[in-house]
Amino acid sequence: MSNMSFPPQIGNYLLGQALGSGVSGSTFRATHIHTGQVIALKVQSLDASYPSNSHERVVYPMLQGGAGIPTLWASGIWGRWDFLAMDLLGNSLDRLYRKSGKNMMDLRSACSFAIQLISRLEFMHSRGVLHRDVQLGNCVIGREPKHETIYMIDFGFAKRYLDGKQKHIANRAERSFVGNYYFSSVNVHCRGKTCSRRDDLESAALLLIHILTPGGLSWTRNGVPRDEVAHDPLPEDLARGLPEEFEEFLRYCRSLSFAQKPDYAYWRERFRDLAKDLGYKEHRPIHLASAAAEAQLTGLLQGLAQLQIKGDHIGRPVLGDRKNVQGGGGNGGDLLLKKPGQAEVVVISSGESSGEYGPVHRHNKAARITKLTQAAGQAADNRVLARLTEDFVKVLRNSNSRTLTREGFGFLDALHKQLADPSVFIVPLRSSKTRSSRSQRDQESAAAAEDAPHERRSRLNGLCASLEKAQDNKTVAGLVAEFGALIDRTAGRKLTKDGVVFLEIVADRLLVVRV
Ligand SMILES: Nc1ncnc2c1ncn2[C@@H]1O[C@H](COP(=O)(O)OP(=O)(O)OP(=O)(O)O)[C@@H](O)[C@H]1O
Repeated sequence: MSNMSFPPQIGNYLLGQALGSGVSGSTFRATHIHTGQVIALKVQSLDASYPSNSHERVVYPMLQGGAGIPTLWASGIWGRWDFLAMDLLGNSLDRLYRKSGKNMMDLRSACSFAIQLISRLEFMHSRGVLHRDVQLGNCVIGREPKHETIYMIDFGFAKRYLDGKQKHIANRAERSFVGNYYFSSVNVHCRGKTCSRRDDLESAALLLIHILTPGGLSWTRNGVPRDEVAHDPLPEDLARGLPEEFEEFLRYCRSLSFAQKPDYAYWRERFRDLAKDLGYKEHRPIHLASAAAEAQLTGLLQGLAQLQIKGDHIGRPVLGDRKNVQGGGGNGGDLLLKKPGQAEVVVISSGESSGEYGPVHRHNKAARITKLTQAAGQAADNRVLARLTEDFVKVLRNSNSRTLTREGFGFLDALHKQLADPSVFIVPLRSSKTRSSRSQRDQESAAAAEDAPHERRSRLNGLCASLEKAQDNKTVAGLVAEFGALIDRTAGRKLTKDGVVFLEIVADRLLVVRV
Protein backbone atom coordinates (compact mmCIF):
# COMPACT_ATOMS: atom_id res chain seq x y z
CA MET A 1 0.00 0.00 0.00
CA SER A 2 2.77 2.39 0.86
CA ASN A 3 3.90 2.83 -2.74
CA MET A 4 0.40 3.63 -3.97
CA SER A 5 0.01 7.30 -4.86
CA PHE A 6 -3.12 8.91 -3.58
CA PRO A 7 -4.64 12.08 -5.08
CA PRO A 8 -4.48 15.30 -3.00
CA GLN A 9 -8.29 15.42 -2.75
CA ILE A 10 -10.91 12.72 -2.47
CA GLY A 11 -14.56 13.75 -2.43
CA ASN A 12 -14.82 16.90 -0.36
CA TYR A 13 -11.72 16.09 1.61
CA LEU A 14 -8.17 17.37 1.25
CA LEU A 15 -5.72 14.68 2.24
CA GLY A 16 -3.15 15.48 4.90
CA GLN A 17 -0.71 13.38 6.87
CA ALA A 18 -0.93 9.58 6.58
CA LEU A 19 -2.04 8.03 9.88
CA GLY A 20 -1.57 4.40 9.09
CA SER A 21 -1.94 1.85 6.40
CA GLY A 22 -3.11 -1.72 6.12
CA VAL A 23 -3.38 -4.47 3.57
CA SER A 24 -5.89 -2.73 1.36
CA GLY A 25 -5.54 0.98 1.87
CA SER A 26 -4.35 3.90 3.94
CA THR A 27 -5.87 6.27 6.45
CA PHE A 28 -5.16 10.01 6.29
CA ARG A 29 -5.85 13.02 8.33
CA ALA A 30 -8.12 15.04 6.01
CA THR A 31 -9.97 18.36 6.00
CA HIS A 32 -13.40 19.07 4.59
CA ILE A 33 -13.00 21.73 1.91
CA HIS A 34 -16.16 23.63 2.89
CA THR A 35 -16.59 23.14 6.61
CA GLY A 36 -12.95 22.78 7.64
CA GLN A 37 -13.88 19.73 9.70
CA VAL A 38 -10.84 17.57 10.30
CA ILE A 39 -11.49 13.85 10.09
CA ALA A 40 -9.73 10.56 9.35
CA LEU A 41 -10.20 9.37 5.77
CA LYS A 42 -9.75 5.68 5.14
CA VAL A 43 -9.04 5.27 1.43
CA GLN A 44 -8.89 2.15 -0.69
CA SER A 45 -8.44 1.57 -4.38
CA LEU A 46 -11.51 0.03 -5.99
CA ASP A 47 -9.36 -2.82 -7.23
CA ALA A 48 -7.89 -3.58 -3.79
CA SER A 49 -7.50 -7.29 -3.19
CA TYR A 50 -9.62 -7.05 -0.05
CA PRO A 51 -12.10 -4.20 -0.49
CA SER A 52 -13.00 -3.84 3.15
CA ASN A 53 -14.30 -0.25 2.93
CA SER A 54 -17.40 -1.41 1.08
CA HIS A 55 -18.03 -3.82 3.93
CA GLU A 56 -17.31 -1.28 6.67
CA ARG A 57 -19.73 1.13 5.01
CA VAL A 58 -22.48 -1.35 5.89
CA VAL A 59 -21.24 -2.13 9.38
CA TYR A 60 -20.58 1.40 10.66
CA PRO A 61 -24.25 2.48 10.58
CA MET A 62 -25.17 -0.55 12.71
CA LEU A 63 -22.81 0.67 15.40
CA GLN A 64 -23.36 4.42 15.41
CA GLY A 65 -24.02 6.03 18.75
CA GLY A 66 -22.01 3.60 20.84
CA ALA A 67 -19.35 4.90 23.22
CA GLY A 68 -15.94 4.30 21.71
CA ILE A 69 -17.27 3.79 18.19
CA PRO A 70 -16.10 6.46 15.71
CA THR A 71 -18.81 8.49 14.01
CA LEU A 72 -18.97 7.87 10.30
CA TRP A 73 -19.38 11.30 8.70
CA ALA A 74 -19.41 10.34 5.06
CA SER A 75 -18.52 7.52 2.72
CA GLY A 76 -18.52 7.00 -1.01
CA ILE A 77 -16.66 6.33 -4.23
CA TRP A 78 -14.52 9.02 -5.87
CA GLY A 79 -13.00 8.00 -9.19
CA ARG A 80 -11.16 4.78 -8.45
CA TRP A 81 -11.17 5.45 -4.69
CA ASP A 82 -13.47 4.13 -2.03
CA PHE A 83 -13.43 6.30 1.10
CA LEU A 84 -14.81 6.43 4.62
CA ALA A 85 -14.70 9.70 6.59
CA MET A 86 -14.75 9.14 10.33
CA ASP A 87 -13.76 10.75 13.62
CA LEU A 88 -10.09 11.58 13.82
CA LEU A 89 -8.62 9.63 16.71
CA GLY A 90 -5.26 9.42 18.45
CA ASN A 91 -2.65 6.70 18.65
CA SER A 92 -3.46 3.03 18.38
CA LEU A 93 -2.53 0.81 21.31
CA ASP A 94 -0.18 -0.93 18.95
CA ARG A 95 1.74 2.27 18.35
CA LEU A 96 1.87 3.02 22.06
CA TYR A 97 2.99 -0.49 22.80
CA ARG A 98 5.78 -0.20 20.26
CA LYS A 99 6.78 3.15 21.71
CA SER A 100 7.12 1.44 25.06
CA GLY A 101 9.84 -0.70 23.50
CA LYS A 102 7.33 -3.60 23.41
CA ASN A 103 7.85 -3.94 27.05
CA MET A 104 4.89 -4.22 29.30
CA MET A 105 2.15 -1.87 30.24
CA ASP A 106 1.06 -1.41 33.81
CA LEU A 107 -1.73 -3.20 35.57
CA ARG A 108 -3.89 -0.16 35.95
CA SER A 109 -3.83 0.51 32.21
CA ALA A 110 -4.61 -3.14 31.61
CA CYS A 111 -7.61 -2.89 33.94
CA SER A 112 -8.80 0.17 32.03
CA PHE A 113 -8.41 -1.63 28.72
CA ALA A 114 -10.17 -4.65 30.08
CA ILE A 115 -13.16 -2.65 31.27
CA GLN A 116 -13.39 -0.61 28.09
CA LEU A 117 -12.73 -3.47 25.72
CA ILE A 118 -15.37 -5.61 27.36
CA SER A 119 -17.81 -2.69 27.07
CA ARG A 120 -17.01 -2.13 23.39
CA LEU A 121 -17.52 -5.77 22.59
CA GLU A 122 -20.69 -5.92 24.65
CA PHE A 123 -22.02 -2.95 22.70
CA MET A 124 -21.10 -4.43 19.32
CA HIS A 125 -22.61 -7.75 20.30
CA SER A 126 -25.76 -5.99 21.51
CA ARG A 127 -26.11 -4.69 17.95
CA GLY A 128 -25.75 -8.23 16.65
CA VAL A 129 -22.20 -7.68 15.32
CA LEU A 130 -18.93 -9.52 16.01
CA HIS A 131 -15.63 -7.68 15.54
CA ARG A 132 -13.55 -10.77 14.65
CA ASP A 133 -10.28 -8.86 14.49
CA VAL A 134 -9.58 -7.64 18.02
CA GLN A 135 -5.93 -6.59 18.19
CA LEU A 136 -3.85 -3.67 19.46
CA GLY A 137 -3.86 -1.90 16.08
CA ASN A 138 -7.65 -1.84 16.11
CA CYS A 139 -7.94 -0.19 19.51
CA VAL A 140 -7.29 3.52 19.27
CA ILE A 141 -7.44 6.20 21.91
CA GLY A 142 -9.51 9.32 21.30
CA ARG A 143 -8.26 12.89 21.09
CA GLU A 144 -8.83 15.54 23.74
CA PRO A 145 -11.28 15.63 25.46
CA LYS A 146 -11.90 11.93 24.67
CA HIS A 147 -8.28 11.04 25.20
CA GLU A 148 -9.17 8.53 27.90
CA THR A 149 -11.59 6.61 25.75
CA ILE A 150 -10.56 3.59 23.78
CA TYR A 151 -12.24 3.30 20.38
CA MET A 152 -12.72 0.17 18.34
CA ILE A 153 -11.91 0.62 14.66
CA ASP A 154 -11.52 -1.49 11.55
CA PHE A 155 -14.73 -3.39 11.03
CA GLY A 156 -13.43 -4.99 7.84
CA PHE A 157 -13.94 -8.47 9.28
CA ALA A 158 -17.01 -7.66 11.33
CA LYS A 159 -19.95 -9.96 10.85
CA ARG A 160 -23.51 -10.28 12.05
CA TYR A 161 -24.04 -13.24 14.35
CA LEU A 162 -27.79 -12.73 14.55
CA ASP A 163 -29.95 -13.12 11.49
CA GLY A 164 -33.00 -11.02 10.61
CA LYS A 165 -35.08 -13.02 13.10
CA GLN A 166 -32.47 -12.46 15.81
CA LYS A 167 -31.47 -16.13 15.58
CA HIS A 168 -27.83 -17.01 16.33
CA ILE A 169 -25.75 -18.16 13.34
CA ALA A 170 -24.92 -21.86 13.12
CA ASN A 171 -21.62 -23.33 14.22
CA ARG A 172 -20.07 -24.82 11.14
CA ALA A 173 -16.53 -25.28 9.92
CA GLU A 174 -15.25 -22.14 8.24
CA ARG A 175 -13.84 -22.29 4.75
CA SER A 176 -10.98 -19.97 5.57
CA PHE A 177 -9.48 -18.22 8.53
CA VAL A 178 -10.59 -14.67 9.25
CA GLY A 179 -8.93 -12.40 11.80
CA ASN A 180 -5.41 -12.02 13.09
CA TYR A 181 -3.32 -14.98 14.09
CA TYR A 182 -1.82 -13.54 17.24
CA PHE A 183 -4.96 -12.84 19.19
CA SER A 184 -7.30 -15.25 17.54
CA SER A 185 -9.04 -17.78 19.75
CA VAL A 186 -7.94 -21.40 19.64
CA ASN A 187 -11.36 -22.43 18.34
CA VAL A 188 -11.25 -20.09 15.39
CA HIS A 189 -7.59 -20.34 14.51
CA CYS A 190 -6.78 -23.96 15.19
CA ARG A 191 -10.11 -25.72 14.98
CA GLY A 192 -11.56 -23.76 12.08
CA LYS A 193 -14.72 -23.01 14.03
CA THR A 194 -17.12 -20.19 13.37
CA CYS A 195 -16.41 -17.09 15.41
CA SER A 196 -18.98 -16.09 18.01
CA ARG A 197 -19.09 -13.71 20.97
CA ARG A 198 -16.81 -15.92 23.06
CA ASP A 199 -14.02 -15.63 20.49
CA ASP A 200 -14.06 -11.81 20.47
CA LEU A 201 -13.69 -11.95 24.24
CA GLU A 202 -10.93 -14.55 24.10
CA SER A 203 -9.00 -12.23 21.79
CA ALA A 204 -9.45 -9.45 24.34
CA ALA A 205 -8.16 -11.75 27.10
CA LEU A 206 -5.08 -12.65 25.06
CA LEU A 207 -4.47 -9.01 24.23
CA LEU A 208 -4.54 -8.10 27.93
CA ILE A 209 -2.12 -10.87 28.86
CA HIS A 210 0.07 -9.82 25.95
CA ILE A 211 0.47 -6.23 27.12
CA LEU A 212 1.28 -7.39 30.64
CA THR A 213 3.92 -9.88 29.55
CA PRO A 214 7.35 -8.37 29.04
CA GLY A 215 8.05 -8.69 25.33
CA GLY A 216 4.50 -9.91 24.73
CA LEU A 217 3.07 -13.39 24.27
CA SER A 218 5.86 -15.60 23.08
CA TRP A 219 4.13 -16.44 19.84
CA THR A 220 4.11 -12.80 18.86
CA ARG A 221 7.90 -12.94 19.11
CA ASN A 222 8.47 -16.42 17.74
CA GLY A 223 6.14 -16.39 14.78
CA VAL A 224 2.56 -17.34 14.30
CA PRO A 225 1.46 -20.36 16.33
CA ARG A 226 0.71 -22.93 13.69
CA ASP A 227 -0.95 -25.67 15.61
CA GLU A 228 -3.18 -26.22 18.56
CA VAL A 229 -0.35 -27.16 20.91
CA ALA A 230 1.46 -23.93 20.13
CA HIS A 231 -1.67 -21.85 20.51
CA ASP A 232 -3.35 -23.60 23.37
CA PRO A 233 -1.17 -23.25 26.42
CA LEU A 234 -3.03 -23.45 29.67
CA PRO A 235 -4.27 -20.09 30.87
CA GLU A 236 -2.17 -20.50 34.01
CA ASP A 237 0.96 -20.84 31.88
CA LEU A 238 0.05 -17.81 29.84
CA ALA A 239 -0.95 -15.60 32.71
CA ARG A 240 1.68 -16.76 35.16
CA GLY A 241 2.59 -14.12 37.67
CA LEU A 242 -0.38 -11.91 36.80
CA PRO A 243 -3.32 -11.27 39.09
CA GLU A 244 -5.68 -14.21 38.88
CA GLU A 245 -8.34 -12.18 37.06
CA PHE A 246 -6.45 -12.45 33.77
CA GLU A 247 -6.07 -16.21 33.94
CA GLU A 248 -9.66 -16.66 35.03
CA PHE A 249 -10.95 -14.36 32.32
CA LEU A 250 -9.14 -16.34 29.61
CA ARG A 251 -10.33 -19.60 31.13
CA TYR A 252 -13.86 -18.25 31.26
CA CYS A 253 -13.80 -17.19 27.59
CA ARG A 254 -12.55 -20.61 26.59
CA SER A 255 -15.27 -22.28 28.61
CA LEU A 256 -18.16 -20.50 26.92
CA SER A 257 -20.32 -22.48 24.56
CA PHE A 258 -20.76 -21.32 20.99
CA ALA A 259 -23.96 -19.32 21.33
CA GLN A 260 -23.61 -18.44 25.02
CA LYS A 261 -23.87 -14.79 25.96
CA PRO A 262 -20.80 -13.75 27.95
CA ASP A 263 -21.33 -12.18 31.34
CA TYR A 264 -19.79 -8.84 30.39
CA ALA A 265 -20.91 -7.04 33.54
CA TYR A 266 -19.33 -9.62 35.82
CA TRP A 267 -15.93 -9.33 34.15
CA ARG A 268 -16.06 -5.56 34.03
CA GLU A 269 -16.71 -5.66 37.74
CA ARG A 270 -13.85 -8.06 38.36
CA PHE A 271 -11.38 -5.74 36.62
CA ARG A 272 -12.86 -2.73 38.37
CA ASP A 273 -12.37 -4.54 41.68
CA LEU A 274 -8.84 -5.46 40.74
CA ALA A 275 -8.07 -1.82 39.98
CA LYS A 276 -9.49 -0.90 43.38
CA ASP A 277 -7.56 -3.68 45.08
CA LEU A 278 -4.43 -2.34 43.50
CA GLY A 279 -5.11 0.80 45.44
CA TYR A 280 -6.58 2.94 42.70
CA LYS A 281 -9.39 4.70 44.38
CA GLU A 282 -11.06 6.02 41.35
CA HIS A 283 -11.38 4.35 38.04
CA ARG A 284 -9.68 6.46 35.42
CA PRO A 285 -9.77 4.99 31.94
CA ILE A 286 -6.14 5.67 31.15
CA HIS A 287 -3.81 7.06 33.61
CA LEU A 288 -0.19 7.80 34.22
CA ALA A 289 1.43 5.51 36.74
CA SER A 290 3.54 7.31 39.27
CA ALA A 291 7.11 6.31 39.90
CA ALA A 292 6.00 4.90 43.26
CA ALA A 293 3.35 2.79 41.63
CA GLU A 294 5.87 1.59 39.06
CA ALA A 295 8.32 0.61 41.76
CA GLN A 296 5.56 -1.20 43.60
CA LEU A 297 4.55 -3.05 40.47
CA THR A 298 8.12 -4.02 39.79
CA GLY A 299 8.46 -5.30 43.32
CA LEU A 300 5.31 -7.31 42.96
CA LEU A 301 6.36 -8.87 39.69
CA GLN A 302 9.85 -9.58 40.95
CA GLY A 303 8.33 -11.36 43.90
CA LEU A 304 6.09 -13.35 41.62
CA ALA A 305 8.97 -14.19 39.32
CA GLN A 306 10.67 -15.91 42.23
CA LEU A 307 7.68 -18.06 43.02
CA GLN A 308 8.01 -21.72 42.16
CA ILE A 309 4.86 -22.49 40.28
CA LYS A 310 4.03 -26.05 39.33
CA GLY A 311 3.10 -27.11 35.85
CA ASP A 312 6.31 -27.00 33.85
CA HIS A 313 6.80 -30.72 34.18
CA ILE A 314 4.49 -31.31 31.26
CA GLY A 315 7.17 -29.95 29.00
CA ARG A 316 4.92 -27.36 27.44
CA PRO A 317 6.71 -24.13 26.62
CA VAL A 318 5.95 -21.58 29.28
CA LEU A 319 4.60 -18.75 27.23
CA GLY A 320 4.01 -16.26 29.96
CA ASP A 321 7.37 -16.84 31.56
CA ARG A 322 8.39 -13.70 33.36
CA LYS A 323 11.94 -14.53 34.28
CA ASN A 324 12.85 -11.47 32.30
CA VAL A 325 10.85 -9.22 34.56
CA GLN A 326 13.78 -8.48 36.75
CA GLY A 327 15.91 -7.35 33.87
CA GLY A 328 13.16 -5.21 32.47
CA GLY A 329 11.99 -4.02 35.85
CA GLY A 330 11.00 -0.50 36.56
CA ASN A 331 9.43 0.12 33.23
CA GLY A 332 5.90 -0.69 34.07
CA GLY A 333 4.40 2.74 33.76
CA ASP A 334 1.14 3.54 32.11
CA LEU A 335 0.36 3.16 28.56
CA LEU A 336 3.36 3.59 28.50
CA LEU A 337 6.10 4.43 29.00
CA LYS A 338 9.75 4.05 28.90
CA LYS A 339 11.93 2.47 26.32
CA PRO A 340 14.34 0.40 28.31
CA GLY A 341 17.25 2.54 29.23
CA GLN A 342 15.61 5.77 28.20
CA ALA A 343 14.38 8.50 30.42
CA GLU A 344 11.67 9.58 28.02
CA VAL A 345 8.14 8.86 29.09
CA VAL A 346 5.21 8.82 26.73
CA VAL A 347 2.44 10.48 28.63
CA ILE A 348 -1.03 9.88 27.41
CA SER A 349 -2.85 11.62 30.14
CA SER A 350 -1.95 12.79 33.52
CA GLY A 351 -3.63 11.20 36.47
CA GLU A 352 -3.73 11.27 40.21
CA SER A 353 -0.62 11.19 42.29
CA SER A 354 0.13 8.12 44.29
CA GLY A 355 -0.77 9.95 47.48
CA GLU A 356 -4.45 9.58 46.69
CA TYR A 357 -4.39 5.85 46.54
CA GLY A 358 -6.45 3.85 48.97
CA PRO A 359 -5.01 2.40 52.12
CA VAL A 360 -4.86 -1.32 51.41
CA HIS A 361 -3.17 -2.26 48.17
CA ARG A 362 -3.98 -5.59 46.69
CA HIS A 363 -0.63 -7.19 47.33
CA ASN A 364 -0.52 -5.69 50.83
CA LYS A 365 -3.94 -7.08 51.43
CA ALA A 366 -2.95 -10.48 50.06
CA ALA A 367 0.26 -10.51 52.09
CA ARG A 368 -1.54 -9.51 55.28
CA ILE A 369 -4.23 -12.14 54.86
CA THR A 370 -1.62 -14.77 54.07
CA LYS A 371 0.16 -13.92 57.31
CA LEU A 372 -3.09 -14.19 59.24
CA THR A 373 -3.75 -17.54 57.58
CA GLN A 374 -0.35 -18.86 58.61
CA ALA A 375 -0.93 -17.68 62.15
CA ALA A 376 -4.39 -19.28 62.19
CA GLY A 377 -2.85 -22.56 61.07
CA GLN A 378 -0.60 -22.47 64.13
CA ALA A 379 -3.11 -21.10 66.64
CA ALA A 380 -3.42 -23.22 69.73
CA ASP A 381 -6.48 -21.70 71.33
CA ASN A 382 -9.73 -19.97 70.55
CA ARG A 383 -8.59 -16.61 71.85
CA VAL A 384 -5.85 -16.42 69.23
CA LEU A 385 -8.26 -17.50 66.51
CA ALA A 386 -10.76 -14.85 67.65
CA ARG A 387 -8.10 -12.13 67.46
CA LEU A 388 -6.94 -13.29 64.03
CA THR A 389 -10.53 -13.29 62.78
CA GLU A 390 -10.94 -9.73 64.07
CA ASP A 391 -7.77 -8.74 62.20
CA PHE A 392 -9.06 -10.48 59.10
CA VAL A 393 -12.27 -8.43 59.31
CA LYS A 394 -10.19 -5.25 59.68
CA VAL A 395 -8.23 -6.00 56.51
CA LEU A 396 -11.46 -6.68 54.64
CA ARG A 397 -13.06 -3.50 55.93
CA ASN A 398 -10.06 -1.41 54.84
CA SER A 399 -10.05 -2.89 51.38
CA ASN A 400 -11.70 -1.03 48.53
CA SER A 401 -12.93 -4.24 47.03
CA ARG A 402 -15.68 -6.45 48.33
CA THR A 403 -14.44 -9.53 46.51
CA LEU A 404 -13.32 -12.36 48.75
CA THR A 405 -10.00 -13.23 47.15
CA ARG A 406 -8.19 -16.53 47.01
CA GLU A 407 -6.24 -15.47 50.09
CA GLY A 408 -9.51 -14.66 51.88
CA PHE A 409 -10.80 -18.15 51.22
CA GLY A 410 -7.44 -19.43 52.40
CA PHE A 411 -8.02 -17.79 55.75
CA LEU A 412 -11.50 -19.29 56.05
CA ASP A 413 -10.01 -22.69 55.20
CA ALA A 414 -7.44 -22.39 57.95
CA LEU A 415 -10.07 -21.29 60.45
CA HIS A 416 -12.37 -24.10 59.46
CA LYS A 417 -9.61 -26.66 59.66
CA GLN A 418 -8.48 -25.54 63.09
CA LEU A 419 -11.99 -25.47 64.50
CA ALA A 420 -13.13 -28.79 63.04
CA ASP A 421 -10.18 -31.07 63.48
CA PRO A 422 -6.72 -30.27 62.29
CA SER A 423 -6.06 -33.88 61.40
CA VAL A 424 -8.99 -34.18 59.04
CA PHE A 425 -8.63 -33.34 55.39
CA ILE A 426 -10.87 -30.40 54.69
CA VAL A 427 -12.15 -29.62 51.22
CA PRO A 428 -11.17 -26.02 50.34
CA LEU A 429 -14.03 -23.62 50.93
CA ARG A 430 -13.51 -21.94 47.62
CA SER A 431 -14.56 -24.20 44.77
CA SER A 432 -12.00 -24.72 42.07
CA LYS A 433 -14.55 -24.16 39.34
CA THR A 434 -12.51 -21.58 37.51
CA ARG A 435 -9.25 -23.41 38.00
CA SER A 436 -10.15 -26.95 37.07
CA SER A 437 -10.98 -28.16 33.62
CA ARG A 438 -14.60 -28.80 34.44
CA SER A 439 -16.92 -29.16 31.52
CA GLN A 440 -18.95 -26.26 30.32
CA ARG A 441 -22.12 -27.98 31.47
CA ASP A 442 -20.75 -28.26 34.99
CA GLN A 443 -19.92 -24.59 34.99
CA GLU A 444 -23.31 -23.63 33.71
CA SER A 445 -25.07 -25.67 36.36
CA ALA A 446 -22.80 -24.14 38.98
CA ALA A 447 -23.80 -20.71 37.72
CA ALA A 448 -27.45 -21.74 37.78
CA ALA A 449 -26.99 -22.84 41.39
CA GLU A 450 -26.05 -19.30 42.34
CA ASP A 451 -28.45 -18.05 44.98
CA ALA A 452 -30.73 -15.11 44.29
CA PRO A 453 -29.68 -12.08 46.43
CA HIS A 454 -32.69 -12.28 48.75
CA GLU A 455 -32.15 -16.02 49.30
CA ARG A 456 -28.51 -15.41 50.00
CA ARG A 457 -29.35 -12.71 52.52
CA SER A 458 -31.82 -14.92 54.34
CA ARG A 459 -29.35 -17.83 54.39
CA LEU A 460 -26.70 -15.50 55.76
CA ASN A 461 -29.09 -14.29 58.45
CA GLY A 462 -29.82 -17.93 59.28
CA LEU A 463 -26.09 -18.63 59.58
CA CYS A 464 -25.64 -15.64 61.90
CA ALA A 465 -28.55 -16.83 64.07
CA SER A 466 -27.12 -20.36 64.28
CA LEU A 467 -23.72 -18.94 65.11
CA GLU A 468 -25.12 -16.97 68.03
CA LYS A 469 -26.38 -20.27 69.44
CA ALA A 470 -23.30 -22.40 68.62
CA GLN A 471 -21.89 -24.16 71.68
CA ASP A 472 -18.74 -25.78 70.36
CA ASN A 473 -15.93 -25.36 67.87
CA LYS A 474 -17.20 -28.06 65.55
CA THR A 475 -20.52 -26.28 65.07
CA VAL A 476 -18.71 -23.00 64.35
CA ALA A 477 -16.51 -24.85 61.84
CA GLY A 478 -19.59 -26.21 60.06
CA LEU A 479 -21.07 -22.72 59.87
CA VAL A 480 -17.81 -21.26 58.56
CA ALA A 481 -17.84 -23.97 55.87
CA GLU A 482 -21.41 -23.09 54.91
CA PHE A 483 -20.48 -19.42 54.86
CA GLY A 484 -17.50 -20.09 52.55
CA ALA A 485 -19.69 -22.12 50.19
CA LEU A 486 -22.29 -19.36 50.14
CA ILE A 487 -19.76 -16.66 49.25
CA ASP A 488 -18.23 -18.95 46.65
CA ARG A 489 -21.62 -19.17 44.94
CA THR A 490 -22.16 -15.43 45.10
CA ALA A 491 -21.61 -13.46 41.89
CA GLY A 492 -18.11 -12.03 42.01
CA ARG A 493 -17.56 -13.77 45.37
CA LYS A 494 -18.63 -10.53 46.92
CA LEU A 495 -18.66 -10.11 50.64
CA THR A 496 -21.68 -8.09 51.69
CA LYS A 497 -22.02 -6.16 54.95
CA ASP A 498 -23.94 -9.16 56.35
CA GLY A 499 -20.95 -11.31 55.47
CA VAL A 500 -18.62 -9.09 57.47
CA VAL A 501 -21.09 -9.21 60.37
CA PHE A 502 -20.99 -13.01 60.22
CA LEU A 503 -17.21 -12.95 60.60
CA GLU A 504 -17.46 -10.52 63.50
CA ILE A 505 -19.85 -12.88 65.25
CA VAL A 506 -17.37 -15.72 64.63
CA ALA A 507 -14.68 -13.70 66.43
CA ASP A 508 -17.02 -13.02 69.39
CA ARG A 509 -18.38 -16.53 69.56
CA LEU A 510 -14.94 -18.13 69.63
CA LEU A 511 -14.40 -16.56 73.04
CA VAL A 512 -17.52 -18.24 74.38
CA VAL A 513 -17.81 -21.72 72.87
CA ARG A 514 -16.28 -24.96 74.12
CA VAL A 515 -13.36 -26.41 72.29
N1 LIG B 1 -10.08 7.21 12.80
C1 LIG B 1 -8.75 7.14 12.90
N2 LIG B 1 -8.07 8.13 13.51
C2 LIG B 1 -6.71 8.06 13.65
N3 LIG B 1 -5.98 7.03 13.19
C3 LIG B 1 -6.61 6.03 12.56
C4 LIG B 1 -8.02 6.03 12.38
N4 LIG B 1 -8.37 4.91 11.74
C5 LIG B 1 -7.24 4.24 11.51
N5 LIG B 1 -6.18 4.90 12.00
C6 LIG B 1 -4.77 4.47 11.96
O1 LIG B 1 -4.55 3.70 10.79
C7 LIG B 1 -4.20 2.35 11.15
C8 LIG B 1 -4.83 1.40 10.17
O2 LIG B 1 -6.25 1.55 10.24
P1 LIG B 1 -7.24 0.35 9.91
O3 LIG B 1 -6.95 -0.80 10.80
O4 LIG B 1 -8.63 0.86 9.90
O5 LIG B 1 -6.79 0.05 8.44
P2 LIG B 1 -6.74 -1.33 7.67
O6 LIG B 1 -6.36 -0.97 6.28
O7 LIG B 1 -8.00 -2.06 7.85
O8 LIG B 1 -5.57 -2.03 8.42
P3 LIG B 1 -5.26 -3.59 8.51
O9 LIG B 1 -5.20 -4.09 7.10
O10 LIG B 1 -3.93 -3.60 9.23
O11 LIG B 1 -6.36 -4.18 9.31
C9 LIG B 1 -4.67 2.17 12.59
O12 LIG B 1 -3.93 1.22 13.32
C10 LIG B 1 -4.49 3.56 13.15
O13 LIG B 1 -3.15 3.76 13.55
